[in-house]
Amino acid sequence: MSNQDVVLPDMGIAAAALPGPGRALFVCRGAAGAVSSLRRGAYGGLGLPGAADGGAGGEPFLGTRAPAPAAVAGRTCTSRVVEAIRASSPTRCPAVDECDAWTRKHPSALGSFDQVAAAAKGKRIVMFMDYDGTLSPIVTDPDMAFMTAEMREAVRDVAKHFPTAIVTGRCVEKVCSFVGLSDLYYAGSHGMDIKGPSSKDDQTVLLQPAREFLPVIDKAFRALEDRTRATPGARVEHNKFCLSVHFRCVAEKSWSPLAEQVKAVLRDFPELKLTEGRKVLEIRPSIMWDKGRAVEFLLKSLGFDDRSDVLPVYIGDDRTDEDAFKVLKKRGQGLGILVSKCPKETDASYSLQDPTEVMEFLVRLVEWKRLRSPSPSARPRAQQQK
Ligand SMILES: O=P(O)(O)OC[C@H]1O[C@H](O[C@H]2O[C@H](CO)[C@@H](O)[C@H](O)[C@H]2O)[C@H](O)[C@@H](O)[C@@H]1O
Repeated sequence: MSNQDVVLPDMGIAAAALPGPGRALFVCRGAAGAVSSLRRGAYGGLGLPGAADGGAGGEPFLGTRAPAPAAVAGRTCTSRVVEAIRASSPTRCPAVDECDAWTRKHPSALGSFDQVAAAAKGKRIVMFMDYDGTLSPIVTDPDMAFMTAEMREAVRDVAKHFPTAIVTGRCVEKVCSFVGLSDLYYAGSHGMDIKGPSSKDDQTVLLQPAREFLPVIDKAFRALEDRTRATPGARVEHNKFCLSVHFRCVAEKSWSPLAEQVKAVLRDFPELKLTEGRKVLEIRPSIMWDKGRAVEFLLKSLGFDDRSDVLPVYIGDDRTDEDAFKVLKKRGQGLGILVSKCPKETDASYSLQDPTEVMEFLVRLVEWKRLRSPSPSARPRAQQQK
């Protein structure tokens, strides 16, 4: 992997090359500077901070249960939030012809593997993968969202061949314990905690653009716990720089009151904003940073920015992954793959149905890579001498 030192002065961050292929170490030395730059929009300038649905969210998902934009416009913000949560985990798919039309627009990355391979030919693939719903199936208890041993093997193999990052809403420590692979990059808390491989037990911190928000996040966590305690099934998860309020085990009739409670707490924290995910509300710092920014940051730190021979591949299932799909689309470089059984509005170009298909795709990608670059000992002698 090619590698180069990068300095991002706007972010108050210096980077120095680590020994080993493709490892760039970013040392956090000015989170406050980084945050003010992000507020000014110095690092790209997408969207405005502070909006209740800033960053991910906002776009209705397709399907029979998703509301039409016009219908949404007149409703209260709470209804919109609840509709978005519901639509992000549709229970029924639309009619077959609607599904077919969607699949033609977002073909299966497995069924169209030859196309994927053609796009990757002569290029350096960089892999980005979301965790929940992508590498692990969605389950009711967030602490039990384990990935299978086979998936772990597939991810391990992928990381042997391509620079690989897990980009997740979870905190890095939690996702590391689930994935159990140290030789990867991890962008936790929706990209607000980026860590790289390390020879020691701990991953190396590369970037934490929201460090100054830690006390306020802790305070909001306590307030949300207090406020939602009385709602059966509600659960607040602390993801270090972000919080998740889980709706999955809450009776649907209580979703609106619960969303109201969350919004009421957030009124005391104007420096935080809300986004929606799969039966979850995410609370995060109002800075212009998301999974898309994390992908850009990692590509840059790995020395892959402004290079036409690089193919970033991002696989994700949730609304927050749309920020990353958008970045790839805007760059005109890379493949976004949405994991979904049902049609959803997306900026991804391909689709996969579920984590099992994700695993098949990863295995296939590694096989393809192995066939294209056999080990020196497997090559014919004449070729070895070249
Ligand atoms: O970015 P991700 O890796 O997809 O993380 C997003 C959220 O994922 C988790 O919640 C989701 O998965 C849970 C376990 O399967 C499920 O119970 C929940 O309903 C889903 O929303 C995680 O618990 C959240 O903290 C993450 O923000």
